[in-house]
Parts: sequence; structure tokens; C-alpha cells
Amino acid sequence: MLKEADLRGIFVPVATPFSADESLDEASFDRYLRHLLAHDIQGLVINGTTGESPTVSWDEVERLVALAKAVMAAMHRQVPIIVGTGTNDTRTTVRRTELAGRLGADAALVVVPYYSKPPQSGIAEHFRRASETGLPVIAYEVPSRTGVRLQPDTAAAILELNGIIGMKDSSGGIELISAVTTLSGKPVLCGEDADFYAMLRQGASGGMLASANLRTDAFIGMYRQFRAGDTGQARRTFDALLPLIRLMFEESNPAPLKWLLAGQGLIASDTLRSPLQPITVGLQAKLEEALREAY
Ligand SMILES: O=C(O)C1=N[C@H](C(=O)O)C[C@H](O)C1
Repeated sequence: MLKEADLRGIFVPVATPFSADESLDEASFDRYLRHLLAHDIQGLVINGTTGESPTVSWDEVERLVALAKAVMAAMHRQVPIIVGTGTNDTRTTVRRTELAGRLGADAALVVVPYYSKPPQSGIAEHFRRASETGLPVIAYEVPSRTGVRLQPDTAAAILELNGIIGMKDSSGGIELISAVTTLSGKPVLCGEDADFYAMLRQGASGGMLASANLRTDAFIGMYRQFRAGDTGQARRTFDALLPLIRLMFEESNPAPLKWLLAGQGLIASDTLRSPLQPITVGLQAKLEEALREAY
């Protein structure tokens, strides 16, 4: 199981490949994971935002974890598996976190409860209960998706909990991480791809980045340059990645990512489950141009 000290480096949230009829495409998942696991990543996230968690059933999550474990066994390569278990219902979140533990996950990614706009005390209670399952939990703040913002004091109180090993901050900007890193010693991973360099400067311990599905080695290299103290080179490496990163979030993640993965033949199709839709022709043209520059 993951420990605080393990939350360093590049973690890759994986897409969930679907066939044209929106069923799980297991052959693509196998091929795509083999490609990712050839890189020196610190962990995989299954059923995160990038994995289209709102439309993936728990039975499918179990299948995805089993497939990932089978690929790792076949490759003789083990990396930690983090499973998205957070919902907007505390009881379901606790149950899923327990189930993920039984599946052999190394940690759970638990998002701030969305839609119902709970008070800060309710968010803290949600994480308190999720933290008591025995599976380490990473708290995930992404206010643009949840509709509620985690206040720094609440974040620090959540990080105080024994079962919480760290946080993924997709709040946008450096305000939250600046406050949290002064209030807590636990690791904060960047989850806002375009802010990765700025967040490393502000104390982030790594990134959980959808864009690291592409140019994975460049992200790892940039992180290592930064850790080695070569911030100038890290900045240059990151600046070269930025145009592609920005385009990957111009329409809802993971639509651009899936189009790019399908273009590389890593997954068979860019199918998303409705209501998400494939990217527009306009964004396709911009991505093609960015790819010519980036590779
Ligand atoms: O899947 C995730 O986890 C991520 N979700 C963020 C989002 O799409 O809001 C982006 C981040 O890169 C990874």
C-alpha cells in the first residue's frame, strides 16, 4: 500500500477505452497499459476523472483493476494502482474504498463530494469516514468539477487524519497549495497540468497529470530536472510541453486525450460515454499542429 513518502513523481490517470458501442474495450486497455508501463512512472490511477468515473460502473472498475494487475504480472513490472472511489455520498464512498482495498489497490483517490455543496464540516466528515477503511486515501480537490471549494483550514484538517496520505490539488493556481504546505507536511500532488511547474516551485511533490499520458518521458525528465535543482532546464522542458497541455484541456478531459491515444493506435477508438462527446474538428486541427511541434 502507498505511504506518504511514495507520493512523489509522475502518476498517470488512465483513460478507460470504449468500443464504438460504448462497451469496455479490454484489448485496447491491455495495449495502452503496456505502453504506459514501459515508462518510469510512479503509479496509475484507474477510475479518475480521466477514466470517466461518472459513467463507469463499479463492476467495470473491478475488471479494470484485474486487467491492470494481469498486465503488470505479464510484464514483471509492478507499479502502485490508485483507484478513484469518491462519490458524492459518504456511505458509497466508504464502501467503494473498502472494496478497492479488497481488490488489492494501493490507495484510493477520493474527490471532494460534488453536486450537493456540503458545508466544510460535512466535507471533513466525509474524509474522516473514508480515511478509516484501512486503504490509504489521497484527497482530491477539483472545485471546477465539484461545485464546492475546499478551504485551506479544512484541507489541513483532512490531511491531519491518519488514513489520508496526501492530496491532489486541481484547484487551479497556487493559492491552496501555498496555504496547505505551510499548514501540513503531507505531500500535495499537482492535478492542474498547466500549473505543474508553478506548483513544483510551491512545494508540490509531483503530479497526477492526464497530459503525462503523452510525452511521458518528457514529464518524468522535467520532474527529475526540477528535483536535481536544474530549475531553468525544468522550466524550458515544461514550456515546450505547455502548448500541447493547454490544448488537451480546451475541451473536456479526457476527450482530447482519447483522440490523441486513438491517433497513436494505443486505443482503438476515441469513443466516450455520453454525454461526453468527441472533440471538434477545430481542436483536431490544432492538436495535429501541436503534435508536429512536440514530437
Ligand atoms: O483523472 C484525473 O485524476 C485528472 N483529472 C483532472 C481533470 O480532468 O479535471 C486533470 C488531471 O490531469 C488528472
